[in-house]
Amino acid sequence: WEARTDLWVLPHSYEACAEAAAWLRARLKQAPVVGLVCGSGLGALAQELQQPQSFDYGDIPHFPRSTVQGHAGRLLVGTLGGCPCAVMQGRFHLYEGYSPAQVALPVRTLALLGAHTVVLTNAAGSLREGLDPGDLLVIRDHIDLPGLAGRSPLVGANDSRFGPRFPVMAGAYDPALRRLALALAPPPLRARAGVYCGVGGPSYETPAECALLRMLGGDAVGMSTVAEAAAARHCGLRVLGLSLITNAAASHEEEEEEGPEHAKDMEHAKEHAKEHAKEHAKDTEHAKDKAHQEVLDAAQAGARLLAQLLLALAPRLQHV
Ligand SMILES: O=P(O)(O)O[C@@H]1C[C@H](O)[C@@H](CO)O1
Ligand code: HPA
Repeated sequence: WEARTDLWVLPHSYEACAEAAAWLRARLKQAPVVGLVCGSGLGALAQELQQPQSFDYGDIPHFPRSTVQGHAGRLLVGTLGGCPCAVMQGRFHLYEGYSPAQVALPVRTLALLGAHTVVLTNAAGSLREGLDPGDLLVIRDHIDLPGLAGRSPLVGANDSRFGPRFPVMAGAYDPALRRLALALAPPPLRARAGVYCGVGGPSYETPAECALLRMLGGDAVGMSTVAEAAAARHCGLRVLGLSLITNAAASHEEEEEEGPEHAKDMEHAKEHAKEHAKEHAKDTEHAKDKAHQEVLDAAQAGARLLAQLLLALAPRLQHV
């Protein structure tokens, strides 16, 4: 075995984050103190940013590329309500094939740039009756399913320049920031606190999986945020997590009960299968990303209210 000198700056290393931070620092008029990560379809949260400087992820050393629709792949740095802020229009997900440490690289880079707070937003499915599309879940705690199974950005040799080997995750979502967000949220967002379950994706959950997540105490489910939150806490950042509910996660009630009626329906379906084959093929094609498109549409519909909340919050986030 020989050391590969060309790989010494691994995409997840402290050196990689430091190079990305140095590249940005050399170009920025003002260093951000707050980082905001936009969830799926929530890129418009950047619209209130004053005098933004814009950087494509492709130009920033070691930054991965956004591959998901609804994630522009751009870092904007400016001021929000007078607070120096960096807005990530697009994040990275495990299901894109990125490692947990690559997913966490931007958050660590923002920390090295001098940010003390990150606001992690996401689009999420509701696991609870009464938590409806358009509602806001202010994250009180999370269940990091990939992390619990060893897919955490903190796995591997610990670099103590980021933080300790065993960071504490109790109180990871800052209680004072949560209270502030709940108090400032525009009433139509029907903001309340709850537990976000992070899953690997990209398939949406089955009804049985949703039942499991409910039993575990989850209020909402999504495919991001938890790795970023773990990395942020590891390097001492304050974290606020905001889930915009875009859909109800799957439930058994929506499904037909299996039984004689179901069997009849199946026969009926088979009879007409050939006849409808062409139509069905078209529908399937269209349905390929229908669920994600619905998530994007719902997120875009709620983004204006969420932007209002962030504008009210930002000046209060500026000083620790
Ligand atoms: O980046 P977020 O968590 O907002 O994106 C959610 C989860 C998946 O990436 C996608 C599913 O539609 O939206
Ligand atoms: N499940 C997982 N991730 C999601 C969902 C969902 O229902 N909605 C938006 N992101």
